[in-house]
Amino acid sequence: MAQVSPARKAAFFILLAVDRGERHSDDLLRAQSLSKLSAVDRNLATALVLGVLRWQIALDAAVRPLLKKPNARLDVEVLIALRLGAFQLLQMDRIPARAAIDESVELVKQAGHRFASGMVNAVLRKLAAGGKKTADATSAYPQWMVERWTQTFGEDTACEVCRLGQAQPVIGVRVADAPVEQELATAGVELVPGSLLSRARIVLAGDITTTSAFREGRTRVQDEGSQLIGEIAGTGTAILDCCAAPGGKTLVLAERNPEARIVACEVSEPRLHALRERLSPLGGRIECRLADATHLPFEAEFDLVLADVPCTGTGTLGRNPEIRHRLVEGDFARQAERQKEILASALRAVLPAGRVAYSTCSLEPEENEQVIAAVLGATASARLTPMQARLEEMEREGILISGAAAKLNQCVTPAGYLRLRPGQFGTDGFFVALIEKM
Ligand SMILES: C[S@@+](CC[C@H](N)C(=O)[O-])C[C@H]1O[C@@H](n2cnc3c(N)ncnc32)[C@H](O)[C@@H]1O
Repeated sequence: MAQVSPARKAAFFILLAVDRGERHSDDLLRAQSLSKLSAVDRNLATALVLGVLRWQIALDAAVRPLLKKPNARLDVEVLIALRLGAFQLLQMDRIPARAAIDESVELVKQAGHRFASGMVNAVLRKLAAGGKKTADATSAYPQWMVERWTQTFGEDTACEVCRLGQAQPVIGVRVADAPVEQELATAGVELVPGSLLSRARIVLAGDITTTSAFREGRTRVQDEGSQLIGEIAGTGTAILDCCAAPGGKTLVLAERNPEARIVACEVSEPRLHALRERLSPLGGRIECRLADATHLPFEAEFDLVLADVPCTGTGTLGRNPEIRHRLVEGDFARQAERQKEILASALRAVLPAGRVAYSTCSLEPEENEQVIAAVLGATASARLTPMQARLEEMEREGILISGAAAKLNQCVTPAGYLRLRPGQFGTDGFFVALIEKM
């Protein structure tokens, strides 16, 4: 039996699991099974999985016309082997065509579809003969998604959002202090400053996850935009993080509020368990509770509530490429209903003169400004607070690097929300609003 390289085999099985909706690619790429591969194989498997998921729609459009029956229903294993081969042939530079084709053929045989192997071989050979063509990034997204972004943001921004979603995002890191940076440098991790925050860095080279600073929680991988939301939320004496797992923003709140009482709620038991584990180095300082944020068991108890609500995640497509394949247009309204309930419940949990920071990693108005408008429209006791003032305060306090408040102020909408487009400052796409309870 011909060999399939460990990287292609791992990528094939991960893509199958993602296609079946069993797990997210992100979880699978971090799973134990992949850690058994060599670094080179792990990198290739990761590039294949993310690349196929990013380009899936364009790959299918290139492959289908080469089938005898372009609309034929294909077994999922056959389809994924074709996508894997097509991705290597059309989008990767240093993969010999022969390896890409032969290993896809072999994957199909090993998956029990021997009868389809001739077809896979013929289709991929035809594709290889056509040579590489530069694909337009918009061809890698559902058409309705591109149309909705064009309508909301205009054509140039929609194209930019699509283009950025096709690239591997930078790895953002949070560093507590200079000694940690020195420690990471000694361990071979090369960092450069982030674009906005004094504690954010970007990894240029090296693997931070293998360092003792990472294992012992003195540094962590966290997108700079995610850190920024935690920083914007700010300070309080009694703080509720009502949708807390996996805890990235809870950790920022804990760093900035060493004396505060902090409660972190999460509705999913497994995610709560993982959150508890992650926060355990803080020695029980943060109370973790299983709670549904749409019906929080608190009444006017906190002076700061962070509602980093569940959302469609359309600001994170570079990191989570499969979102585009799962979303349907009705999802925005469904998410918005839950988001409105969470925001209303967060406002009940906050004390008069306290504030709620509402945030998403979605680009969609239904999940962002329309949620705020609906909830504030239904309550007389809350109002938006100016984002510019908070950003300037953060720069004065040294949380933002010099000049960052002015850059971010360009992203504050006339209504006073901060919206970061993905990649604008090397971050994921985020939306955040500050609301004061009167
Ligand atoms: C966007 S994530 C939060 C990310 C987190 N703040 C961080 O920075 O790491 C949203 C979280 O809310 C949780 N969630 C979803 N519905 C919820 C609800 N009704 N009540 C509480 N948590 C909920 C999800 O399980 C998920 O862990």
